[in-house]
Amino acid sequence: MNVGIIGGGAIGLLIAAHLYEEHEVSLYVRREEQRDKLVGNGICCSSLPNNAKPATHLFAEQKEEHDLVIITVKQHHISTIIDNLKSEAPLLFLQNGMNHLDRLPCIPNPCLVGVVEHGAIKDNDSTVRHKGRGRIQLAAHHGIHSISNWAERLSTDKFPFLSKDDYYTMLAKKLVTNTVINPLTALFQVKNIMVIENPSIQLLAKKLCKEACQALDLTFLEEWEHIISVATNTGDNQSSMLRDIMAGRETEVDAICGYVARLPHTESPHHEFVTEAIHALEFQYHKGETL
Ligand SMILES: NC(=O)C1=CN([C@@H]2O[C@H](COP(=O)(O)OP(=O)(O)OC[C@H]3O[C@@H](n4cnc5c(N)ncnc54)[C@H](OP(=O)(O)O)[C@@H]3O)[C@@H](O)[C@H]2O)C=CC1
Ligand SMILES: CC(C)(CO)C(=O)C(=O)O
Repeated sequence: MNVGIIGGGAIGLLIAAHLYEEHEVSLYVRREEQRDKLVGNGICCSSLPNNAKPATHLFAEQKEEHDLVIITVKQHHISTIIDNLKSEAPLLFLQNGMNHLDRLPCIPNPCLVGVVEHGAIKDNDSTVRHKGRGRIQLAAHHGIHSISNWAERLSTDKFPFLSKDDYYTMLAKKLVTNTVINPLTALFQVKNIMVIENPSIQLLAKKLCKEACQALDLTFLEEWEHIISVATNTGDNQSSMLRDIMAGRETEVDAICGYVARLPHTESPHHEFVTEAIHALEFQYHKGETL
């Protein structure tokens, strides 16, 4: 397949390197400096023996002929991508959070959404550390006839894709985990395991989990058990929200806890609180004004 990948961050580099093993891959980045580095070095991915050398271009110079375009930018950059997209190919969105769902119905291209179970950290513009292996779950949003066929075409033994029937439940289940672990680890500046090991953080975690399950129509006990297993398996890691705060970057909190807080027919005061609390930290760290 001919696959376009937009965004040369942790997930974009990881997927570009793995798909390059079996497909023709074009990677689109936004900075000339990163483009030049990737054209020179290729992608060094810790889970692959050799550097991958996909064609790399600026997003502003995108080509139109792809069988699939995978969008790996963060939630707050989705609108720029959608507004400037040239390709008519099917699009696969791989964001955490659910704000992007509001934009998808207006897109004429067939659309898929996905959940990334891998963990990845970008060490520099051409190097990605593959921290936790998993799968990429895929589901059809609109205009897609056979989701299992897409999963089959993209899968390799080392890098599997899994098809799901119901995109909303797939994204909602991932959202609950992120609405609990991400803001609490960022607010208290602790590793993931503390969400269950620190009794007071655990109490807050259960409150966030209950509210999110009510708002998203999921079962509390099932999701809480899942959160315990994710916090245990990724215990020594810093969540992406904690890493964004420490680096003075904008977080995806509006698409995660903010999404839950905005859902109609239910009150989510704890999600409202953590959304604003994370914005307060973004403000302080962005200005470098911490104690
Ligand atoms: N990392 C992980 O382990 C996981 C991440 N996810 C989700 O995947 C998504 C991506 O995350 P991640 O890769 O970590 O994020 P990163 O911040 O590492 O990467 C995002 C990339 O998008 C690029 N970008 C932004 N705007 C544009 C544009 N207009 N044109 C081209 N490129 C652009 C950024 O470029 P620049 O460098 O120039 O800013 C950056 O390289 C997020 O929604 C995240 O929640 C999900 C599961 C795991
Ligand atoms: C599951 C979790 C919390 C793992 O760190 C994650 O997805 C993130 O950090 O964004």
